Amino acid sequence: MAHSYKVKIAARLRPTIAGELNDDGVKIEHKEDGVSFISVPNPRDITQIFKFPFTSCYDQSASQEDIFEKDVRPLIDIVYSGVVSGMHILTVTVFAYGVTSSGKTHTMQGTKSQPGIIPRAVEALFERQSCLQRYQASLAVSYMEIYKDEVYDLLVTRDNAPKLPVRENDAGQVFVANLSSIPIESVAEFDRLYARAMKSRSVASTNLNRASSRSHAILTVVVTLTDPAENKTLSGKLNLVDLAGSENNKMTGNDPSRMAESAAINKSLSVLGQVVHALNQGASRIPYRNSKLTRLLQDALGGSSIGLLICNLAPGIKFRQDTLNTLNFAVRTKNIENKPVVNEKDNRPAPKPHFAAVHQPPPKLAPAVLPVASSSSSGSGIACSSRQSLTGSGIPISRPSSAAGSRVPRPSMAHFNSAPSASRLSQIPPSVPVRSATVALTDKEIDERIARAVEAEVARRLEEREREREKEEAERREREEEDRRNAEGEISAKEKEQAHTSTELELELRQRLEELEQKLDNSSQEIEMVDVLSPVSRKRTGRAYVALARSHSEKGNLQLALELYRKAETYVPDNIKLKERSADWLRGLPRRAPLSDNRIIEIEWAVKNGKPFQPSPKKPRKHRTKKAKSTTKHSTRGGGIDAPPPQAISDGSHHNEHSPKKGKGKEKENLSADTSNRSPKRHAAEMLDDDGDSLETPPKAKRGRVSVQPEVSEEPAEAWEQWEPPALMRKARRRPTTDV
Ligand SMILES: Nc1ncnc2c1ncn2[C@@H]1O[C@H](COP(=O)(O)OP(=O)(O)OP(=O)(O)O)[C@@H](O)[C@H]1O
Repeated sequence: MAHSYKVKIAARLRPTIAGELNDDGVKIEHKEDGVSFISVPNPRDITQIFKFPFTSCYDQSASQEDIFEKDVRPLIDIVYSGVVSGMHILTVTVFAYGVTSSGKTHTMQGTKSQPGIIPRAVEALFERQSCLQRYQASLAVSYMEIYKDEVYDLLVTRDNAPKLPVRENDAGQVFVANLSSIPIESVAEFDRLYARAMKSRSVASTNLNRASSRSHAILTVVVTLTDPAENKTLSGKLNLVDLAGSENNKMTGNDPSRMAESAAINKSLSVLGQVVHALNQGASRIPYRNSKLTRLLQDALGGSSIGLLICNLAPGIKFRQDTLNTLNFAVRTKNIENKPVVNEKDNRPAPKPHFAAVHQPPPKLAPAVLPVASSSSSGSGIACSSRQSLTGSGIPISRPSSAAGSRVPRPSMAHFNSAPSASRLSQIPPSVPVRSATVALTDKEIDERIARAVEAEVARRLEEREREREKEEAERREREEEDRRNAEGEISAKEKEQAHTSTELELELRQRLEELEQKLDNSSQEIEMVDVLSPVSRKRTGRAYVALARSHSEKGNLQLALELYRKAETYVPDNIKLKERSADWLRGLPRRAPLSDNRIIEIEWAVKNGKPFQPSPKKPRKHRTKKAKSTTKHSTRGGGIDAPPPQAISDGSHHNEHSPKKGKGKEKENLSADTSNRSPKRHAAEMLDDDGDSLETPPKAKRGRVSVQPEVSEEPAEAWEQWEPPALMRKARRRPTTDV
């Protein structure tokens, strides 16, 4: 069955000592319901009071006995009851915490007249021992101090005391190698031993404490019970810790030597705070390894130990902030549950150099082998040896890993029941890997390995990032290439489309030309056809021929163009451009230059004289409504049969060669000559477009009133002498028009 125990907190306010101002700012209050709390004014705002409730609060009047009887003796009972009842309680830890001069040493050690928790606890253990009947009990004591983060044995002569290494066996239990463990058989024996050890502890005078502890002191009493009937040995352990107090060097007036001690003290206490904080946060990594103090107290904080934290408080305004800090630490600590946790040791190599690497399948439980050489030399490995190492009395850690399958010797732990390890193991999440083999490594090697692993990881991540960057770059280039290809494809598609369109137009044009040419071959038939067409159809057909003629003339095919213009004239014989010159010529008017707007004349002249034809530039089109108003009044009415006209192709020219200011008399003359034989309706239809090029439908004009103004040309007269009116034109002119 898994047990979990919260760290119990007790607060103790010491009385004012000589030289201190009486300050009743910090108070202990007890409620009727049994709850008690400490109230502390905020040093920055004394009207603000902070209250800290704890189950055990002791004011200045509380005696050493009060504290021991209420909070410590029950733990002594647990040590024994746990062992006897098989509850597997291995360790009970009591530690005093507080600022320098707050009364920690007084509480733990006390004086001759006011003995503290340590002598009282040992006495209580002996008392309980005497009550045992079935078991043979033995007690052994070890006492060490952590001075500037180094461990020293306080039970050996100070001059000979070397620094002791902190180790961890394969079961994950932390111990101090070569730490002496001295059996005691009576309280008196302990007192002598303890009195001698106290003298070895590092103490110095500061401004705040005449005998200020410069180290953390841990006294451990191992209780071993042997059952002769069952040949079984059980053990329990009591750790009693007197911590050094945090120090403000300004207040303590420390010299450089004291300041170095103070720095070490403050650092280890800071790590202790970090461990408590990490435990409260449920962090996966608890920084136990960051100081020897936390490493050795690992089992008391988050381990399987039952813990009691006594917060020592000093009255007086100058300690106010430290008091608050201590109480805050206590509040955080009381939430810690002592139970197996996964801590940083699970992620780091644990074995030590003096342990041989052994590879063996995990399920097999191996017997203890290869005891630590140094431990052996000091007589460790046997629980009841007269001077055994504290390997066995070191604070066990609730390391789940390979406790059950450990092959690493635990010399001093041989008297411990293996069941607790199995019990703790059962509480470990299955995801926690169980180590099956160990490798001997020094701390330096471990650090190097970690550094190498970190470097490898950093390199791997950098490589990964670089690969991702290259991949993104390649994808970007691919996208750009695809966009470029798409853009080119679009352009090419447009070009193809345009080429296709122009080809289509060309084909269409050629087809139409062929049709027209075919019709041209049948011109004689068309002449008769003219007579049966309506005026509108005639004009449409005429326009189509004009467009075709223009197209050919522009290509230089003048002969064909000429024929087409003549054909056009057949359909629109009254067209000014087509007939004006011939009419002039017929009347014997002054001859004009061939470079006129009459294309038939111009082309005929060019063909006859073998000259190139240069068509006159097109004139800009005038606004139709203006034209209708100012120059021409049309009167038309569509009627008759609309013969399918040849599909004329507009060349875009819109000539209006009539000017209201020019040749008004001539216009009337022409009209009288050209329109005399035609009905007004047909005449209007023919006059819709004066040059026969426009395909637009002309606006309606008033019937019978047509006004056409021929242009006056400034062409030289000589050219006209060579000109002859086209035969077709003459023929068409002689032909009477008929409205259908
Ligand atoms: N409950 C108490 N009753 C009477 N005197 C006390 C009490 N607590 C502490 N004192 C006295 O206060 C002074 C400082 O106490 P102590 O040395 O125990 O403080 P500390 O917290 O251990 O200091 P440091 O951290 O510097 O070792 C001592 O002279 C001690 O006798």
